[in-house]
Amino acid sequence: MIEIDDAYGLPCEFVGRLRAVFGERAEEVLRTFGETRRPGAWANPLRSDDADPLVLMAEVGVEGRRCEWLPEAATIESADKSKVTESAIAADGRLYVQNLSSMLAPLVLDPQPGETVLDLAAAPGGKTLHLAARMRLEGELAAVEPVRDRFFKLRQNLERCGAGEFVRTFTHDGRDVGRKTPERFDAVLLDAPCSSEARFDPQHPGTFAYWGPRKLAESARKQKALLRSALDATRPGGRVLYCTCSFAPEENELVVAHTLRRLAGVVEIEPIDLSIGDSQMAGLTAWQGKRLPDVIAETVRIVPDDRLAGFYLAMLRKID
Ligand SMILES: C[S@@+](CC[C@H](N)C(=O)[O-])C[C@H]1O[C@@H](n2cnc3c(N)ncnc32)[C@H](O)[C@@H]1O
Repeated sequence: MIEIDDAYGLPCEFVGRLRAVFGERAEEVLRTFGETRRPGAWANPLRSDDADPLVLMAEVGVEGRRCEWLPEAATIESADKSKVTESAIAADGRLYVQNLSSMLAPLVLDPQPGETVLDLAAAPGGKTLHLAARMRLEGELAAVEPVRDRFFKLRQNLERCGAGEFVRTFTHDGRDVGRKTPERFDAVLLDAPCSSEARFDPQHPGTFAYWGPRKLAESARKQKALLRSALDATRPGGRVLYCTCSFAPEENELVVAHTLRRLAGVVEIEPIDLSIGDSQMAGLTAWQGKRLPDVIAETVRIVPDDRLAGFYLAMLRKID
């Protein structure tokens, strides 16, 4: 039986862990769980040449607020979300509704036209679409998703949004991909399956019903295997962007530190340069009395607020 914190409506143990992760910013972070976040949306250049989110939103009578670090994205009032999601501009793929934090991962990986790119945990495909658009449909983009119904959702989204022919999709377990296609890719995105702590909702206790140390350990095991596979699939000199929507160090910094230790001399961490002000925080270099390498501070935590969901990003480079 999970014990619930009276003030926040979240598991007491989770609240305690967030206080340890965020220190003096913890109460600010904890308050966001009870608040409605402004949905984000991205104007898809694969579906219209001069895609502008504010112009598209105006077509359905919604006023958006442009994102200052990604002009092709904007946020809206949450009360307006269904006006967008149930409109023709969403149905025909011109506007893709997605939290702004999710848009950071393709932005940081920055795949180029002509590159060979892999999205190792792809469904429902929001980030795959960004990768395809950044590549301007030139090069090779492969997307892997082992869960069948999620795989079909991925296919459907890619087709609806104009990347169906460009992206090659596979229903494989991502943990085998590195062994099957060693040193094949210039860039790999691993948006890893996780405990989804950033999506915990005090109004819907089902979102944390299965959370606990066992779930975190199980996730971390899978994430380490997936990250190893992602790196095996990357050519020397290539890069892997690892990210999760979890706050748990076990699924974030500890996964990266484990991989650095295992692949010492093969992999290094690269700094991530974001222009999002104090919405970001350095990766932790200690957790529960255990010291991690200083370089883990180059990885980034996104501090949740009224428009950004909690997120973690680490860029790994395979040494040439
Ligand atoms: C965080 S979600 C990905 C979201 C997606 N990148 C997007 O932006 O739309 C993680 C995905 O990993 C998939 N997954 C679970 N186990 C996996 C495995 N062994 N190999 C590859 N993907 C896996 C899940 O089914 C889920 O679709």
